[in-house]
Amino acid sequence: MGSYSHALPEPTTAAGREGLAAVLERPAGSVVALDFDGTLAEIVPDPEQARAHPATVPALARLAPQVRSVVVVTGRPAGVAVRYGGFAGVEGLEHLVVLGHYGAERWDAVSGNVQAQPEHPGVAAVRAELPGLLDSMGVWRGTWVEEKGRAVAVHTRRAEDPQSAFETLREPIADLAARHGLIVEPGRLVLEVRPPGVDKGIALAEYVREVNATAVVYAGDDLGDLAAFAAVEKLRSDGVPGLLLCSGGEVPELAERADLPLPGPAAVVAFLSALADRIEGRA
Ligand SMILES: O=P(O)(O)OC[C@H]1O[C@H](O[C@H]2O[C@H](CO)[C@@H](O)[C@H](O)[C@H]2O)[C@H](O)[C@@H](O)[C@@H]1O
Repeated sequence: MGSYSHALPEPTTAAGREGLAAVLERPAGSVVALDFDGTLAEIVPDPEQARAHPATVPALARLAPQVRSVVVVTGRPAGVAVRYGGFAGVEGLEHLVVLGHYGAERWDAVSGNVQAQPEHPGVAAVRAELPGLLDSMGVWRGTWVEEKGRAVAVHTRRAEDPQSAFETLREPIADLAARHGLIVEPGRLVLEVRPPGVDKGIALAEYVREVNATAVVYAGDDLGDLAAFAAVEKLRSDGVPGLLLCSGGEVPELAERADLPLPGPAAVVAFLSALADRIEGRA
């Protein structure tokens, strides 16, 4: 897998080129931060079947020892991302960190443990009320509730008309969330009800500060990644160079703000592999 080199694509923006140059100049100070679904794993109709692209672990295992840190920043529970990613017990990934539930959970490969914020009592109340709400809206068929522990997510990808089911549910689910002190995190044909107070931007900015990074790469594909993009833009304005990658084009707001739009997880993973090659001095 690591025996041939890939071309490293050039960012389309000046800020992105500066970010990439800073990573190549000082990899040991750089953080590579990656979303999971849609970025490392192809989007599939059944969320329980999502798995990291097969070239992900080999690419990360070559890249991680050369940079300050590789961190996965995801809306998934941290343990689920570790499992679906195949990230545990991998040589080269001994220092991997996964920030799950938009930063409310943290798994690290050193301890193998998940640290988590206390659970919000509103989640249990929403869980109890959701079936009645979905019944009353007449959108049960093909709609699926993902049980996430400290959050619940309503998926419409498998509904007869996924976009219309998403739009129909958006406001009622927002009202339900608000009644219980929760927020709605909208994503790619998913409405997630979760506690407020964290997002990928807060999680990423704290992590970059914690490891004192000199440059950062962030790759995402969904609305929840906009906060992380904003965090990288803020870091750039504070003098920390950054590179923003967008995976796929389903979320135009994100693609428009990216320094390097990539067609999907296979291209993201090829980028990571090419980055490892360049740092190793092979391309
Ligand atoms: O932050 P992420 O790692 O991108 O996680 C965001 C949500 O991703 C998952 O849903 C998405 O992927 C599914 C599998 O490909 C797809 O079926 C669904 O339509 C997408 O929205 C996951 O199920 C959610 O829990 C995450 O919050």
